[in-house]
Amino acid sequence: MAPKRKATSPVRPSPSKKTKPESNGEPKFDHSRITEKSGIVQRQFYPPEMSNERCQQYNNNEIPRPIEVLEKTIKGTKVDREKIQVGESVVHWYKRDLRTFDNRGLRLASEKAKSKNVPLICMFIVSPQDYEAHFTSPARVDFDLRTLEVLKSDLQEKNIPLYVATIDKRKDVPGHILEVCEKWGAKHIFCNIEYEVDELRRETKLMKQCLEKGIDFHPVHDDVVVPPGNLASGAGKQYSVYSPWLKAWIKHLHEHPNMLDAAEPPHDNPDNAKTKYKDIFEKSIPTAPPSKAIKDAEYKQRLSSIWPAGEHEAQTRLERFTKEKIKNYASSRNLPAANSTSLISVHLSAGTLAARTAVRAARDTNSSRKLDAGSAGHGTWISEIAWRDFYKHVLANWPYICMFKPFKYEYSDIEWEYNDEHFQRWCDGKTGFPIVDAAMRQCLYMGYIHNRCRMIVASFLAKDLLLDWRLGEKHFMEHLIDGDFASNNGGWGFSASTGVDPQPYFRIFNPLLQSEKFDKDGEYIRKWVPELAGIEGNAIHDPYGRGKGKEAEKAGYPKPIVDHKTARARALERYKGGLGRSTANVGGGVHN
Ligand SMILES: Cc1cc2nc3c(=O)[nH]c(=O)nc-3n(C[C@H](O)[C@H](O)[C@H](O)COP(=O)(O)OP(=O)(O)OC[C@H]3O[C@@H](n4cnc5c(N)ncnc54)[C@H](O)[C@@H]3O)c2cc1C
Repeated sequence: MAPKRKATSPVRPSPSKKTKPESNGEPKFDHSRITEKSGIVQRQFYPPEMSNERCQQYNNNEIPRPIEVLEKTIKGTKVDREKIQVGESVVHWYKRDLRTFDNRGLRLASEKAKSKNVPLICMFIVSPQDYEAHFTSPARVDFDLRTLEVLKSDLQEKNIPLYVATIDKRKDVPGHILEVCEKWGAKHIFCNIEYEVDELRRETKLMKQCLEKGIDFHPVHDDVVVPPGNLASGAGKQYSVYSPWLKAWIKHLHEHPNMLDAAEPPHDNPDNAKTKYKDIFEKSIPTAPPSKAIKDAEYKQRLSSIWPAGEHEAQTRLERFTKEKIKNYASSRNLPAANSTSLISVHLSAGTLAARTAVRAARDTNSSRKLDAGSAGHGTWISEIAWRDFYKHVLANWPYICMFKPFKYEYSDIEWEYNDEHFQRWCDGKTGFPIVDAAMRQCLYMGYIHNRCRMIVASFLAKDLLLDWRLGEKHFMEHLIDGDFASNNGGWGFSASTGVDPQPYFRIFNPLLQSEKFDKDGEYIRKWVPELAGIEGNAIHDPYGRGKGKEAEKAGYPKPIVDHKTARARALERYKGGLGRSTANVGGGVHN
């Protein structure tokens, strides 16, 4: 077992205060050593973990948020950009919006091209370093590349070429975009906005670089149903609590029903596009970069069959769900064995489906046009899609969550365990807690975990094992096919009590009670933990306690790695202690 590394006071000092002692005379602990060593902060791409003081500056509006900088640049350059005449072609840069239907940026690009009867060219950049910096899972890269095949063929039917290039260094991506657009004589580039910090900053820079070259770079809101910044609390600030935010979200959509209207697919290109861009049409979709390639052929095959790619599959899943399952969603969504959820998260995450399309489909199959009326199933499902929007709004307003800091940054002071063996056992699904192990094995097998079980395993990691929740957040991104920074960070923050609108820290899931309540008959456990398949009755939830352990031991199932009661007491003490040490205010934003 690796030696434990304990963070005694993990606030990273700002450079000027590096050696300033704490009041008890001990030097401040350099937290960045641990976050770097455990791979939480990747120094290849990022500076050390941000200080609490700097987070506070964001909250005091002393540093502009990247979304504000981008929006200011969009506004400030509008007049000059509007003067730019359409060139020989118009470009849509695909990112996490891999579809032709209901895609705002794509439709605007298509209309611009149609206005002067010039061709639309679509583009996607495979950026291995972006995948590495964002911990994108090989499963997801594989899904995106399979989707690009579908997209290429759909666009081809409309005579629209899809240019796909692998650019090894992320810093070279903007330069490459400029280079090819100049080659194609394009004066307009459209794209949909991503709300992560790296992307917002890149787009701001690119907008200025484009303008210097006489090109109008045009990012638009599309990924969320309601763009961030549209919903302010009574105090005029971003909500940090979901329920009042949801009310405001629903009200906004009722007042602006056109926000749910679909964007039409792109127009067909003129006939000559086929010959003019023959080289692009003939180029094949690249393979995954070596750092993200799936080496296990069986796993790759399995992912293709569980998660068929592309927007047609997304539409089929959505239709099937809204026809057959949504009615019972409210009562069954928490039961992992019930197969009662939509399984569309990968499509929303990769953009093969717009969140808007999903909400519209639910509204149009409900007995009421109101998003919070009609069947409970419809309303509940819409409110789950809304969680996705909520977390993106949070990301835009509190950008430091993207910089390895918890929303409640004062929780950086919790003294986590860094126990490598425990972390590995959690990753492998060998903790001796059947419901936890079932979920972690589901993750490894299919790149997906049911939502209830995501909460159970996240709580288990942060509270029972008292491991730094960011290790779990990273593991999820590296393995989930639906990995999405905002939702993943939000889910982890909720479970570890360090995030926006979280579980209070003293609410600690008891894995046994969760198991009994949500997997009553042990069906989910038996499916994913075959060693326990033969265990009958409610011993399935606790084979070494109730089941006396003989059978489990014979089958090679491990004993529990911690005692829940003891672990709970330790977690309570450490959370309290962490908060006691903190000098920052509790909460980063407005708590409504
Ligand atoms: C620790 C943790 C990590 C998570 N990581 C991710 C992630 O990386 N990517 C991701 O898409 N979701 C994440 N979620 C949210 C949720 O677990 C998944 O979206 C859901 O399980 C996907 O299954 P589904 O498509 O069948 O969902 P359904 O129950 O059918 O819900 C429909 C859609 O609503 C959205 N949604 C549902 N629940 C949530 C939620 N709690 N937060 C945000 N959006 C939600 C998703 O887009 C989902 O596809 C995480 C949750 C937790 C607790």
